[in-house]
Amino acid sequence: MVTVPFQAMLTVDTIPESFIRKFGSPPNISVHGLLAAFLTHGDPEDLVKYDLWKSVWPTRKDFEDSMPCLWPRDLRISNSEYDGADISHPSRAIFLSPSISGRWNTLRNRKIQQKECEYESHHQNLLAQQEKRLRTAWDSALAVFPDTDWETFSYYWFIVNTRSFYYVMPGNDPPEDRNDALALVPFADYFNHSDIACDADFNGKEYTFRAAKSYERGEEIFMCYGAHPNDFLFAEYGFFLEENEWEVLYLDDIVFRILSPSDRDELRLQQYYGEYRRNYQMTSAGVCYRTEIVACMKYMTRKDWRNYVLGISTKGVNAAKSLSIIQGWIRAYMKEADKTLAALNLKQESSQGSDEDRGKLEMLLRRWRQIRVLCDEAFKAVSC
Ligand SMILES: C[S@@+](CC[C@H](N)C(=O)[O-])C[C@H]1O[C@@H](n2cnc3c(N)ncnc32)[C@H](O)[C@@H]1O
Repeated sequence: MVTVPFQAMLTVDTIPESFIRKFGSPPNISVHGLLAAFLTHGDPEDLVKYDLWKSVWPTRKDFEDSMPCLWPRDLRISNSEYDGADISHPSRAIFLSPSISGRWNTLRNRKIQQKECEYESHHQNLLAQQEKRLRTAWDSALAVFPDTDWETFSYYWFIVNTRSFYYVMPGNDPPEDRNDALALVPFADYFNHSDIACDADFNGKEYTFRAAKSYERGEEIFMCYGAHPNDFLFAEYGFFLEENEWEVLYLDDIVFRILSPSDRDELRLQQYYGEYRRNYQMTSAGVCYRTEIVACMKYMTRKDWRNYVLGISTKGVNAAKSLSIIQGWIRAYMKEADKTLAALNLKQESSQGSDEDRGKLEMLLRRWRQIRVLCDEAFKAVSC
């Protein structure tokens, strides 16, 4: 569909070296931060070639409307270290979903509320992770350009966040942090996202995008930004899909409530404790195998459980007991959805919600209704 030459791309390899050197050697700033800093402080002569492309970018107001990170504080309470909201206050409802906020309305006062992030969770605690990336980049930019304007820098930071592509020069190792493997690709960033996989490839000379199906004239052509669940799309791109092949909710916080320290050690030993991208998942088709394994742990002897996970014996496995535990976990998520939906409805009806907030509340309501439906479907799926 589209081929974009390397020279037109905005990458660490196309930014003038003199600019990058300002940040030290090696540069003391993330690639994401560097691209945002270049767009903020780069030489106008170097940036002029991007003017036509930039003129159709979203405005900062667009980001303020859609990106939870830029929402008013009461709508974006989270476990971010930069939040500082007093969540013990009785009227403090948490409106963002747990995968984004890392917080729950119905699990309040539980120890897990301050969840120890003991493993990398690519799809949980999203706002805290995003805010940390942004603030760290901001600090790095300020160290070199003390007069940096927050509104401008954060605008370009979100431009990079929502419009960049995976970028590693062929032959080079991918960077340690996947957030550093990115570049801006003019024109290709006009594609909206769909959950249908597509073919995108950078060969060192050009970035090529191929359609995964035939399109009719006038039909919108989509790209797939990745196998992202709706909470990830919401937090990172400011939208989510009605139907999403990759939709998933995480039961980690709920499951952890009933795990003793020795249970956790055992799970770690058997490699069923969290882990990158895998965690304890719930989809409309039910719960993942890892969640089922943890459920068994709650009623089996340690010896039987070990033999079961090692594939030696199924002694002690009781389908009815497992089902009841799993149903309890799904019910806990339903309760969270019901409580948050009630709080959102109340906020929407009350005068607290300004016109500015109305669209954001609508978005949150839509997301929580989706979550409630997914819980119902998962409950049905595990019960039949
Ligand atoms: C790379 S841009 C895609 C093109 C975009 N319409 C533009 O030129 O600004 C990513 C942004 O487009 C919007 N977007 C992408 N896919 C979408 C979709 N399926 N539904 C709604 N908005 C979408 C979101 O605002 C997202 O942050």
